[in-house]
Amino acid sequence: MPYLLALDQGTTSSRTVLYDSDGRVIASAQKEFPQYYPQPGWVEHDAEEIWASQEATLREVLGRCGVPLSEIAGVGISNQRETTIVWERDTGRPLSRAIVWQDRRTAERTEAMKGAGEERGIREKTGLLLDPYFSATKLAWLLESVDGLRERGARGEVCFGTVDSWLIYRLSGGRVHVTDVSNASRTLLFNIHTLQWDPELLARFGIPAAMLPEVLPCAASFARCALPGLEGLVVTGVAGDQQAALFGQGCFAAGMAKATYGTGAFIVMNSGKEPVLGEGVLTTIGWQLGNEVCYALEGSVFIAGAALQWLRDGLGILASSAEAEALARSVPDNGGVYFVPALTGLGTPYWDPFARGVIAGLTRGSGRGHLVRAALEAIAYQTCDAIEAMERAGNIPVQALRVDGGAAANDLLLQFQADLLGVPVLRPALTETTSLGAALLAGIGAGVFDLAELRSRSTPERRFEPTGDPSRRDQLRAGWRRAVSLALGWEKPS
Ligand SMILES: Nc1ncnc2c1ncn2[C@@H]1O[C@H](COP(=O)(O)OP(=O)(O)O)[C@@H](O)[C@H]1O
Ligand SMILES: O=P(O)(O)OC[C@H](O)CO
Repeated sequence: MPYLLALDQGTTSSRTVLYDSDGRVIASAQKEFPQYYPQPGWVEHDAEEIWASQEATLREVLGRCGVPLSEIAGVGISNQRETTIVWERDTGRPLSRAIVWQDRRTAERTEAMKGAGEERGIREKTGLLLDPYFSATKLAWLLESVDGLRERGARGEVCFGTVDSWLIYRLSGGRVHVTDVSNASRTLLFNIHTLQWDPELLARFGIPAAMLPEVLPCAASFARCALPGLEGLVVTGVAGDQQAALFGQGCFAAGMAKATYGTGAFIVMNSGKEPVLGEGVLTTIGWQLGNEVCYALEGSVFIAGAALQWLRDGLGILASSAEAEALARSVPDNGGVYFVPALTGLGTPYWDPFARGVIAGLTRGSGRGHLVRAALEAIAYQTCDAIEAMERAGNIPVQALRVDGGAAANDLLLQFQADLLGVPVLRPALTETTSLGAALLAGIGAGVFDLAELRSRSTPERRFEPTGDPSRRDQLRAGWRRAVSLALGWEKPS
């Protein structure tokens, strides 16, 4: 039986998962790597540490599973998106720390561009908004800040890539510099209509074209592995992690949507074969198979499970994220407490890089149970805001929400989400849908199966049906909106 290997490079950890061709997990390994916060609002990774953690998990899985390389039909990659890496083409040496998607250092630059009325034109081409989240201003910042980078970039001596490109470059022994359309569609440099890097955008952001990777569809022959002992593996599938999760959740028809609750929460809806633009939501490429492109609408929530991590590591009021559910259940409701975790600004639908966190509604009776519950509820409120904006944009009501990611283990959160949305929330038995999506794309790329066959597969799931009364829902959402209004623009220079 052919096997498929998935490399899932996330914001806080790297994972490798080996699947059989029916999508069953055979072996997996995971490794965390350091986060760097050199200044308020800055978030960096060391690209070498990303690579080392990914390679370690890859070797661990292969060492443990006993499956010969010859039986692995393809390798899929899913990755944290937008994170920007530059490295020397000849040596593979990173030329700075990677600037992570959460990093806000270019907020004033994007604000100035918005002020100059540049957003509309950029949005029509890329489907995105002017926000520091995306790669272009991060790369522009590096070109201005790293000595000689612009000149070397123009001479073709330096590569730019998102994390998929970086991993492929290293896997191929420095021979291949490519990316896929879904990752390219997160850079603000890629035209989602022509499926090419856009010369006008490159000029606008001052990016030398010679630095950019070649762009391929999501299932293709990306690269052969040249690592010692791993020769023979071929990368045949690549997608940004949120698009991979949409694929892994089987959202193959327009209107199907998923939310991945990890560090952030990413709500993505299949919007069909044509790009649709809408207020406050992103238009992005879900995947491309052959010549067929599936477009998607996306709501991006920057802080979701990370709010629990902050309660754990920053405030020390939680021993582990897993403890959150019991603590939240120790109180009957939020006690009037709302936590807007705008710790790195707010994404959909507010797009305010200057928003900052707010905890509102505290009384003498508020305890850590309320705070933890408010952090969990914030994930659901933010998801609800995003889905509402997507429904308006796509003019398609969401009938059910498929969920996955670390915080999808939390039953209280999922029930609250169903109550708030008024539609069922579905959790698959296997919540590793991101790596599964990468493996499935790799399977298509390797010719193991095709999309038609995947459409006929069904996965067991747990359903959370909406309960509760709509007036309570409206009251809660009104409280949330009031708290959000306090967070907006907090850090804005006057
Ligand atoms: N039981 C839980 N309840 C709520 N949040 C949880 C729970 N378990 C994990 N999390 C949160 O999920 C996140 C990790 O999810 P994961 O999908 O691994 O993230 P990522 O891919 O972004 O690194 C963490 O932010 C953690 O706080
Ligand atoms: O690594 P994750 O799962 O938090 O996903 C990060 C997203 O791709 C950022 O856009």
